[in-house]
Amino acid sequence: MSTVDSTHFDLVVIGFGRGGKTVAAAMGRRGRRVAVIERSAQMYGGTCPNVGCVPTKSLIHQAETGAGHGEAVGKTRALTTKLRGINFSTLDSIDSVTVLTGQAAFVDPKTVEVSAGDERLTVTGDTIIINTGAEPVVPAIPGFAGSTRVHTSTDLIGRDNLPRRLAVLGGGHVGIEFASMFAQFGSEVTVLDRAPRILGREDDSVAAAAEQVLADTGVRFVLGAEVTGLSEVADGAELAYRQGGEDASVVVDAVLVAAGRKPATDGLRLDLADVATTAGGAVEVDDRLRTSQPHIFAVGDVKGGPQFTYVSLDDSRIVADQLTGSGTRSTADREHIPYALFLTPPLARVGLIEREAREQGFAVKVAEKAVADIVAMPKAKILGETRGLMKFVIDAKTDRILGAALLSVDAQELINLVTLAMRHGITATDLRDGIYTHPSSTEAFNEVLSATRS
Ligand SMILES: Cc1cc2nc3c(=O)[nH]c(=O)nc-3n(C[C@H](O)[C@H](O)[C@H](O)COP(=O)(O)OP(=O)(O)OC[C@H]3O[C@@H](n4cnc5c(N)ncnc54)[C@H](O)[C@@H]3O)c2cc1C
Ligand SMILES: NC(=O)c1ccc[n+]([C@@H]2O[C@H](COP(=O)([O-])OP(=O)(O)OC[C@H]3O[C@@H](n4cnc5c(N)ncnc54)[C@H](O)[C@@H]3O)[C@@H](O)[C@H]2O)c1
Repeated sequence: MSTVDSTHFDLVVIGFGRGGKTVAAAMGRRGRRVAVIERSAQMYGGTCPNVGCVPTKSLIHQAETGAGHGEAVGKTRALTTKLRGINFSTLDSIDSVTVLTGQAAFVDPKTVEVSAGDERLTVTGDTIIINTGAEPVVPAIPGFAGSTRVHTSTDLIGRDNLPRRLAVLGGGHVGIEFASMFAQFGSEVTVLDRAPRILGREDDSVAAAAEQVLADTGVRFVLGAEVTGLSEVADGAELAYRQGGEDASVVVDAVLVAAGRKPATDGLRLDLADVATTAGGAVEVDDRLRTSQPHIFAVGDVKGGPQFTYVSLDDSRIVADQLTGSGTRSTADREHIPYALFLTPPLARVGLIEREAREQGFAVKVAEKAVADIVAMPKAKILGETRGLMKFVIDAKTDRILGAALLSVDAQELINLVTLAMRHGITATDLRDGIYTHPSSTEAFNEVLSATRS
């Protein structure tokens, strides 16, 4: 860290996440003085390349292609190390950008203290961006605190030993990806969720299909269950739960807590900056991502809402537009955010599910087909992965696509085409009659969209 006591910057970014680093680089390249504060040298680049999207998808790819767990962890570590270096040097190579490694805390609305060990540095900024991300929620369950068997996704990614028996607490995005991955590496996986089914945001039939895919891989589900405690027993740890009024338990070697992620604001002293937060603890922002202090913005997971890397990236476009553009971009013009969940095969989704569309009063048409039954998509058969289904929800009056769920090979790519169609009013008939390459997964649309029901 620099020995300068006090330094003034045009822009101070707190947290090296996707949105903040993008604005930092853009402003730095314009010659503005920028400081990016990151609390850990292991986190240059933020959650996604270090402990989020990239390592999980690397491990999943390794698991799918038959690599052993140890080999997969080694390859993944090499990849994240490389990406961390690229992220650091991308900012560090810009003359007017300074990366400060230390914990940031507001002193007042324009001043931030950076601390690393005994060292303290105070910086001031005309504009400040809060980009501190989110961190796992660990429920206060007896036996969890201090147990070496309880992990979050962050430490389980880097663990060298494959747990023989793994309990996953939470059947959401993190839980399902890890369950799928560890089952493929050979762990006995049990997913527990207090909800009556996994993937609470999805259509019943889609969630059931995803559950079946995982069950076929050996994952066991304990749903509608309240986990009540963890205790050491002779051959592992006993995770106790209550389900349907009955007490039961499962003995495991490790527990992954995947019960949601909350905005990371602890120790940031938002109170000293007079930055308001929501009831859920997120930094409150308007549709231009300004906080209650007009010179302080918040981007990414810390502001609440959907937690995806590409949302943080789009946040950076809104902030950059405020700082150097026309100031017209806002979250209000952000339509249809797709997402993909990387079980095997992946599940990708955009827009409304069938129930939501009907509740909102649309005259709904549904096009749905099991991947195994799609004759026009030999790609799935070539790859030997014919599990899953494709489902489109269509407005019968306008023929516009209201939503889609694709549990299929290549779904993470296909969903971007569907999203583009939705954004630009390309109809279901247009998508059905597209000329697509062969053999590809996209050509499934020729067939799936031909058979609709009301
Ligand atoms: C296991 C897992 C898998 C995921 N997979 C995907 C995926 O496949 N696709 C996808 O789009 N999203 C995925 N996500 C979500 C995605 O990683 C996040 O939405 C995204 O990284 C959020 O970025 P951000 O810009 O909010 O900040 P982050 O990237 O979270 O960066 C915040 C940074 O701020 C630092 N920081 C925090 N507090 C302070 C402080 N006080 N002082 C200094 N520094 C601080 C942190 O160390 C961190 O580096 C996944 C998340 C997890 C956990
Ligand atoms: N592929 C991707 O894009 C990807 C992958 C991983 C994570 N993410 C992001 O990270 C976010 C966080 O993921 P997550 O899986 O931690 O959260 P989540 O909100 O997706 O799922 C949490 C699950 O835990 C359950 N739960 C909560 N408390 C519980 C308790 N005490 N006992 C039993 N079950 C409990 C909930 O019912 C829910 O099903 C996601 O919402 C997503 O935005 C994205």
